[in-house]
Amino acid sequence: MLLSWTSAVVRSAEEPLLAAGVPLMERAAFALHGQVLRVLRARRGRVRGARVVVLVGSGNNGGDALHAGALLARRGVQVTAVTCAARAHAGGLAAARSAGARVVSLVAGGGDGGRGVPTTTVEAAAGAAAGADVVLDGLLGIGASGTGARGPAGALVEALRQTPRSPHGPVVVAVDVPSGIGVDDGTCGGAVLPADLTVTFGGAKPGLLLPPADACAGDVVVVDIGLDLAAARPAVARLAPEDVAALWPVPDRHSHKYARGVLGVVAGTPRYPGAAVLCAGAAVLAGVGMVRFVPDAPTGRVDPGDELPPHGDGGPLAAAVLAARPEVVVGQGRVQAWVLGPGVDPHDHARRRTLTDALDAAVSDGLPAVVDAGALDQLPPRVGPQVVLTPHAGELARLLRARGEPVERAQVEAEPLRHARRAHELTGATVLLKGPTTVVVGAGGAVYAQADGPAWLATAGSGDVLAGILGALLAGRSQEVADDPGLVAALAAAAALVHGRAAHLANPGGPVTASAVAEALPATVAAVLGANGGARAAVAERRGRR
Ligand SMILES: NC(=O)C1=CN([C@@H]2O[C@H](COP(=O)(O)OP(=O)(O)OC[C@H]3O[C@@H](n4cnc5c(N)ncnc54)[C@H](OP(=O)(O)O)[C@@H]3O)[C@@H](O)[C@H]2O)[C@@H](O)CC1
Ligand SMILES: [K+]
Repeated sequence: MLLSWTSAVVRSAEEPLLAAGVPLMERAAFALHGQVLRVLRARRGRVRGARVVVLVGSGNNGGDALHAGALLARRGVQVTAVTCAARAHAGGLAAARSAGARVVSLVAGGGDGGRGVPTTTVEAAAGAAAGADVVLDGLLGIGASGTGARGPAGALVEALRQTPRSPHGPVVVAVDVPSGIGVDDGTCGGAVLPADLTVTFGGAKPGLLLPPADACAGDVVVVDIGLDLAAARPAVARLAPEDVAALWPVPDRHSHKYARGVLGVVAGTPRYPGAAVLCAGAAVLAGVGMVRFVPDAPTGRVDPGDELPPHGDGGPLAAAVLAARPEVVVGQGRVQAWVLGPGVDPHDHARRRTLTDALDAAVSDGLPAVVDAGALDQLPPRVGPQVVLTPHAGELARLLRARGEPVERAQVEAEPLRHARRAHELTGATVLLKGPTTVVVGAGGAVYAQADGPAWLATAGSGDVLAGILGALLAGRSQEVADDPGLVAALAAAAALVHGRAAHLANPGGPVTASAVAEALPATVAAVLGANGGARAAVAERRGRR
């Protein structure tokens, strides 16, 4: 699991160590220079003669970068440090100079208390950076205020962003965070310098995990500099496969289908059965004990004028689901969790009535439920965190507007965490906000940000598959959820991870269909359980033998 802590928490962990004289900056700079050496070796095969441009802001972030630049210069790297403010970290500047780095400034008399650092222009600095092997971004760290770099630093960032990127261009290594991101909230407005690699100190910061800023972080390497964050509350978490293995319901030899969880599904319409097929199918393939697919009552009824005739007991919709997944059971019955709403057209009155009845039953029974798409508009004013809303940005904006908040889709996309959190506060539900990085907000302030799927996963039916996976998980862990509703957010994040990984597995590096993602689920779950050394499955197996 990758955990992150806010700037304030990291600062308060630093304070006692700094007061005791622990050389945190030296530790950070040493690790940073090690990461740059690794990049240079991978890129050029050797270090000596490589060119590194160090961008230096006014604070300690620049100090880290300058000290790392000094260590690199001592290894034979040609280092140019560009200071971008009237002051720069004095110790770092002295170290860089004495190691042979060239220092220039964007600010006349700047960077060195007016001791005559040669000045340069934004264009010249951007040109030098474009020709370097590595750009080390030490402009802004956890001391940044607002989003976007301002002043000369901002001008340089804008110029660098306008330089066309090429495979031969520099590798950008961010010091602690990419400069300009909202360190604590993941916002990304204004001048932000995207990185290929972020080397972050003590623990990750929320903006490295949260969208949209996480897209600017590249690979994230966390360096241990000795901060004690164990007792501090993390702000945002990202699950890894081994965490999901620990959450996944694994049967033992005595498990039977009812004990493993029965999932009720209300999805799709007779005219558009795809969502029902995908959602119910994904739940089956994710390993739920049983899926009950609920048709409209009385069974087999279709709207007048519908050219599709009733088919069997459950009508054409159920027939389509059964044709794809004969394991599904059609009809009402006891369930441990629900998936409600994928592909349900609110203008289909019979389907809408079935949906509302099931939603009322789920809420009054206190059962875990996934409330998706067509069911989001039917949500009662307050529910418990065992109910998971799974909107995309547009649906979340609509849900908030229906509760009196004037919010547009673009605002949700700009600040996903803020709006998901607001929806959780207003409804009481756990909120899984779908996007390139999925954000989950749940009971007790739990926040997860999962970025597991390829961009190809943004395809029709993808959300129906996710709803089925999450439903399977909730049904399998229904009893634990009743005891600990805070578990729901972790399960939602786990479903997002499996969904994303299944898309990678379905067709590595290429387009995927939602059906292919669903078909990849059994192998994905097996691989995820294997990430725990198969330990949980083996324990369940042993338990079963006793
Ligand atoms: N303490 C230690 O030993 C350790 C520290 N560590 C390192 O220190 C970093 C934190 O350092 P920090 O606190 O000095 O803040 P930092 O982010 O470098 O600079 C902030 C300054 O920039 C300015 N500024 C603010 N916003 C701006 C904007 N939008 N656009 C433009 N300018 C802006 C503002 O200055 P002002 O404009 O007010 O003069 C402000 O003072 C941390 O991330 C880590 O890398 C680690 O090595 C561990 C050991
Ligand atoms: K930085």
